[in-house]
Amino acid sequence: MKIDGTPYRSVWVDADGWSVRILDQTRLPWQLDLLRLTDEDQVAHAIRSMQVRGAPLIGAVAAYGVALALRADASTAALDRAVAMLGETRPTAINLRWALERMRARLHNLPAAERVAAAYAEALAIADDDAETCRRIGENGLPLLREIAARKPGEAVNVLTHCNAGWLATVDYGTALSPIYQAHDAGIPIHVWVDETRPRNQGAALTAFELGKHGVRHTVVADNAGGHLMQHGQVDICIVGTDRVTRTGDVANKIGTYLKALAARDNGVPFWVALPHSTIDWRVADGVAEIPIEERGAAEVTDLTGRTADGRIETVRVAAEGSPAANPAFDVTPARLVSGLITERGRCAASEAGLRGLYPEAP
Ligand SMILES: CSC[C@H]1O[C@H](OP(=O)(O)O)[C@H](O)[C@@H]1O
Repeated sequence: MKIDGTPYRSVWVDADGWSVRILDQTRLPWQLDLLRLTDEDQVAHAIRSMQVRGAPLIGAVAAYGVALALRADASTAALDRAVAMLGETRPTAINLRWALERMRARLHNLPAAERVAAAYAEALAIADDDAETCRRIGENGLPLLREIAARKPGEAVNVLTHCNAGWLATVDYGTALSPIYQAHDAGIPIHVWVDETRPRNQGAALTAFELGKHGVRHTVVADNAGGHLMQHGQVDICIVGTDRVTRTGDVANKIGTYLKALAARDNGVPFWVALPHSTIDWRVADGVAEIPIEERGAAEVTDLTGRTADGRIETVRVAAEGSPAANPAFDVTPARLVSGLITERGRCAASEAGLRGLYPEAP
């Protein structure tokens, strides 16, 4: 997508032909820092520290991390080490495992001399697949917004979203935001309620940044405002992204998503989840029982990073000194609270039958 007229993806190979470029998302929206990653350890740090984040994006960046590792050592042991190390950076998003398993399958049986070129080609294929997949998610979600617009001519369609599931969470276009961009570009009046998304504020910092750069009307709200907005008829539809969907349609996503789904159900607001094929975990049925929930550091809750009036990026403590904090980074919304899933292959019910109808080849 574009930033001030310049097209970007969220990950790409540098002009030197081998190092990897990312936008440092811990500095957005205040600074546009293009980081250059030169080995797998820097890639691992970028994922752990959330310089890059978002389920599809961390998978794509980890794939390039394997390519960087093989540049230094193309042995099978080095390949296995890189896959294992990168796979441990974050536990919830299944796209990380999907991408690394795809890289291992492509490279393991190749002669070492062929592995580096093949690794870069496969990482690019993963990135290109994600971009095209996300574009199609937009096409398949667009009718939902058109239908609402047709019921309220001349008024904006009010969409509530949680966290950042835009192009900054993917290689390009986004998942939950992809239908919103396509609706906006088609001239459908759109307004987005942007959950700030504590504690890392991906909504206030990243979703608001993206929507603003694309000219989409939006309002940042406290996470706890969503239920009130729904009670007062100010939300026509919720669309969120996800880090892992089970084969039965349970949805792991940023902490707070489950509460939004409960409020949506209580107020008769459709609650849709947008996802690419790489986010489906066919091996898991019960999301609440089986999806590992990342526990991140307490400082993300007790401290807050922002820009001072004179332009400095600072971190301050907002919690009482000495108070401990817990920081589960995701929760699981049971399929029964999900109106439907928007994928690159179409829309379906949040159920095993729905998913297998779109992915009949699934294991
Ligand atoms: C399109 S996946 C975006 C998904 O990833 C985010 O988590 P994080 O920012 O911690 O990587 C969040 O759950 C988004 O919905």
